Amino acid sequence: MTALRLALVQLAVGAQKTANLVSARSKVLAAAKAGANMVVLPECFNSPYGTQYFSQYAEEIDTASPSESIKALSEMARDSKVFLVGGSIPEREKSTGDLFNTCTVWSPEGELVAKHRKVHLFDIDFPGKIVFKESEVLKPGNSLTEFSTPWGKFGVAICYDMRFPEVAMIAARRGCVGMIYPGAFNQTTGPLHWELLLRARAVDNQIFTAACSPALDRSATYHAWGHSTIVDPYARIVATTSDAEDIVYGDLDLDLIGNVRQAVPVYSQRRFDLYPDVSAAG
Ligand SMILES: O=C(O)CCC(=O)C(=O)O
Repeated sequence: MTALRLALVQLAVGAQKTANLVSARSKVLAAAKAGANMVVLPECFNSPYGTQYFSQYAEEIDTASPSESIKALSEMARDSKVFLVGGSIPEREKSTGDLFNTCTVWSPEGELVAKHRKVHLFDIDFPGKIVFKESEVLKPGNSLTEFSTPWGKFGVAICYDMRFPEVAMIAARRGCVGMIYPGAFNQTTGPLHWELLLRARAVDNQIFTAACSPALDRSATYHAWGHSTIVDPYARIVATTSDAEDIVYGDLDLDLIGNVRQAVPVYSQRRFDLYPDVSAAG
């Protein structure tokens, strides 16, 4: 199997849902034309990011009767023939009316292959900087998520989920070759932790990691960090960008995983007699 070309679409997201979907589609098609096999959209790519917006922009995820964003995502994947990690959208659960921050993953045939509801909600309080409480509006998901591709399995999680090492550790020990995170860090925690967390998840687990952010919009209520980034299993940055709209490409050589695990064999040196193997859970 040849290297996987991964593309992260750092989309400029605005207040018009349809315009966001049209713009996302054109970028996904452009990435496919540039040879991408897998394309990632940002967290909350169809709406501005903020608890005040989730209910207004929320959609049910029902492939039998697809709503606007679900139809658009399926068609984007099918028409560009890529695996599409469809960022996230605010999801409304039909039976309960509960809202979730949800990532859908689509096959090159346009079929829904995975759905991840953000499991760790973004509730933080940085005095004088940023207060954000997703849990005022959203419910957390209750499962970890992975999907299969011809290049191997990938774990998927959303933004704040990146801070919880167990998520990537469990995915890696269950055989995933990479973790994909649609995310939208901000101007406070972005410079502090975004790159550090991506490189940490990569070095701990000797896998690829990638996070895809919206572009920075100074007129929006939430100022995204941007800097969509791909990291290799040695924890080196493969590709990154600044905060403007952009597409970040990386060619993932899957052999690097075996190479680094041979050079630094932590996989065979773990001491499960001293601490539990978290990948055995769940
Ligand atoms: O963890 C952070 O600092 C940012 C997280 C975030 O923005 C999110 O979960 O949407």
